Amino acid sequence: MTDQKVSSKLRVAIAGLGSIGTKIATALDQGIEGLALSAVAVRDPAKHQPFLAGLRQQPQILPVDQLGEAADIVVECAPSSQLRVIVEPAVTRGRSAVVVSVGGLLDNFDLVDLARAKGGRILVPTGALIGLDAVNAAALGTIHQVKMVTRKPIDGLKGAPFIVENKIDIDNLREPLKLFEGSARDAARGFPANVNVAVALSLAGIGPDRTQIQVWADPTVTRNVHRIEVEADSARFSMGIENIPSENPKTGIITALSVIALLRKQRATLCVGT
Ligand SMILES: NC(=O)C1=CN([C@@H]2O[C@H](COP(=O)(O)OP(=O)(O)OC[C@H]3O[C@@H](n4cnc5c(N)ncnc54)[C@H](OP(=O)(O)O)[C@@H]3O)[C@@H](O)[C@H]2O)C=CC1
Ligand SMILES: O=C([O-])CC(=O)C(=O)O
Repeated sequence: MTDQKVSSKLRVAIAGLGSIGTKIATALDQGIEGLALSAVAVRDPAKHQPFLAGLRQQPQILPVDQLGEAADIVVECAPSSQLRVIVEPAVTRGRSAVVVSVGGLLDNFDLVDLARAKGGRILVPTGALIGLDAVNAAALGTIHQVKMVTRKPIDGLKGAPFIVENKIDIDNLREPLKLFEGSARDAARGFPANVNVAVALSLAGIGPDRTQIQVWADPTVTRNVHRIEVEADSARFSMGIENIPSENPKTGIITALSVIALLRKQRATLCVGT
């Protein structure tokens, strides 16, 4: 490879090396056209040393607020509580931030204005969902209604603030239980690690207050199941996805793949889908 090609690569940094971050790091290390893994930020570098040692090229290990110095694209894949400390410094430097903890964006929406002012970008992948291309397109006309129903196995919901605060016992469920029905915004507060998908859907469509979601604890399913109904002046469509959980039961395997697909599009010669 020529020096010119190496130096023209987009540098990608990853904040958080959990179920999503490790897959993205591995994909970048194995090679994505025009991209290179430049840095990572982790809470405890020693814990992640065995994983990092297995990479062919060693990325820098930096504090989260310095990732934007070492990268053109910073990928946030940490808990949503960390979203601001990861994204703010990156977009302040005019970098792109890929946000997977998209639920956390609702309480930090000023970051979008900041990115606009500084020439940065915030990119939300489709993540564990489906069809945001169609929702984006329909939103150019009029969307009348977006409804979503999420069903998750018990392990995928344990510890959600809504369940803890309302003292709901889901451990001994034998039948599906509807835990929540309301807006995507309220769902994101009650289930910050469970309904990022609903927030991504809402931002693609009619916003977090008009997008309606039900959340079910369902001992009869083994996958994270999402069903979506959209009624628009251009089309009516229904979408469904049944995600196989990753090593983190709250997170579908497809989420990391969606981010990798988004990264590939940054420099791919052939891009398919919007
Ligand atoms: N948009 C979407 O469709 C989806 C979004 N998500 C969201 O993506 C995010 C990541 O999910 P997932 O990878 O499964 O989560 P994991 O819990 O597997 O990984 C999170 C990682 O973040 C690290 N971390 C925690 N605090 C910090 C910090 N202060 N600085 C740097 N790193 C930190 C953790 O470190 P350590 O290893 O030391 O604990 C861990 O490695 C979550 O917010 C999740 O809700 C998930 C699924 C779908
Ligand atoms: O949206 C989320 O946070 C996770 C999710 O539903 C999934 O992985 O299917």
